[in-house]
Amino acid sequence: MSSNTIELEAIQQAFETLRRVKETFAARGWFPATSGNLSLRIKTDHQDRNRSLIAVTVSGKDKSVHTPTDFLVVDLEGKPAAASQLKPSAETLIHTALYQKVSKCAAVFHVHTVSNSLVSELYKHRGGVTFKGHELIKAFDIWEEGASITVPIVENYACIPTLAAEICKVLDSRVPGVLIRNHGIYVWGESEFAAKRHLEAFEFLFDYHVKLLILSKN
Ligand SMILES: CSCCC(=O)C(=O)COP(=O)(O)O
Ligand SMILES: [Zn+2]
Repeated sequence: MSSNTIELEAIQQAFETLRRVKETFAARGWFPATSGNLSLRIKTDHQDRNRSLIAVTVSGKDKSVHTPTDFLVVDLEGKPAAASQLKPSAETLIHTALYQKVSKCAAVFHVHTVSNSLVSELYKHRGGVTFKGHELIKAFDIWEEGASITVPIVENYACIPTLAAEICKVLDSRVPGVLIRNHGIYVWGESEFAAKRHLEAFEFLFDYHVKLLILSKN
């Protein structure tokens, strides 16, 4: 098999994986009003990380609808790998920054939810939100009893290169996610499976926290 065929197959596989993730998250209402974006590192035959290709969602689409043009391939600079009419996510540079900064990063997912936005607004002044003693912290591969994690929160800069740089400044190797104030969360993992598990754990913790705050006011 030629390396072109192998690469094409890897691209098709990445698009199919992203399609499944997109469908799952859309069913949960995690892509309101065309928000959110997803990407996956494409497994190619060359091992040079600097030559990586990334499959990413097309910008501005209704992510609850499937079309033949939902994804495209970009390089690590966020430029389409082949001439295309399709526009990569407006936030592609956040994805590419994470692939370059986070060791073994293979998938990056971004969603806007009411809970992640509320938590980001409530705790931005502290620079992060801390969770302690939750069973689901184990989803981040942290197994100590009574463990705590702090999810960093950055300001929602309109300039995407600035936003990407701010995210990179607050990365914590134990915590695979960063909140953006009144915007959403970026989450990553060494596989699509791990990134999804991380995102589900973060969203569980945010929902729990918001509900606890409401209940304790009554
Ligand atoms: C109405 S969503 C505003 C842009 C955004 O935050 C987002 O996540 C979606 O942008 P994309 O270009 O990836 O569709
Ligand atoms: Zn967004």
